[in-house]
Amino acid sequence: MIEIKHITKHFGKLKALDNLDLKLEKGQCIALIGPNGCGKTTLIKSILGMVLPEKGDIIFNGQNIKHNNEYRKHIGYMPQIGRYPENMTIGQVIDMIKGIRNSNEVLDNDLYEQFEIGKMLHKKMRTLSGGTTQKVSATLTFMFRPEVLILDEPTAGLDPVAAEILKTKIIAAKKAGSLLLITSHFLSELEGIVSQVIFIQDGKLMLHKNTMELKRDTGKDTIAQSIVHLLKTQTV
Ligand SMILES: Nc1ncnc2c1ncn2[C@@H]1O[C@H](COP(=O)(O)OP(=O)(O)OP(=O)(O)O)[C@@H](O)[C@H]1O
Repeated sequence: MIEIKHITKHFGKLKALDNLDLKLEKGQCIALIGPNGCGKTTLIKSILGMVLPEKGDIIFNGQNIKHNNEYRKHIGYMPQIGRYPENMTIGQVIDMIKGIRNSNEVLDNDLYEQFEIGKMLHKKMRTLSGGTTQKVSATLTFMFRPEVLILDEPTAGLDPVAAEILKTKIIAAKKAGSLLLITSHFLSELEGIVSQVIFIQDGKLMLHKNTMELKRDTGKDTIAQSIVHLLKTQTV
């Protein structure tokens, strides 16, 4: 579904992505992990077309994304910190994005209902807590039933009930055949959700494995234990 072919991206002298090669298949929920500054956001932004790698290609459903914006309508992106026009209300933001998307699909209002967004439509974006802004972002990300969902630290800032609602939604989207790419520094949060793990270090791909395989190969019970084991034994 998404093929990343040998992409390299520099910021000045710094190599943020180093000849990265990846295949991301539909129906998979993939954890994108690695230390701070390893290149996760740069990779996500490259897929979204917000960062242009100087070498390599990204192929989305068989089409090179270079000089092509159309593919983006198939992606839902939940940023780490959602930025919205501060004087608009939640209701106005949702209506604006519905207008821009202009989708004929029946909207997915699951999160809208479960997060009780309808009760907060009059609230201005600038007055919202971090967690409520995350709820609005998550609602908008899933609303248009995208084939690909890219979620950057999706549960950060959410209360435990909201985090569980979102996790259940992520699992349902994967079962329905979407491709999900999730970054998180809280590996325990990914347990039971993700089917594959990608580990990046210094812009290089160190590991891309099925979760079951990863646990079997390391002899560990959890993703977190497996990654720590690999780092300690320097096999990553
Ligand atoms: N626009 C930019 N200009 C200059 N350097 C940048 C820019 N964006 C990212 N970088 C650098 O590229 C490297 C990779 O950054 P990136 O944001 O992709 O890391 P990350 O893995 O998402 O980190 P974190 O886990 O802290 O969110 C870092 O060293 C960062 O400082």
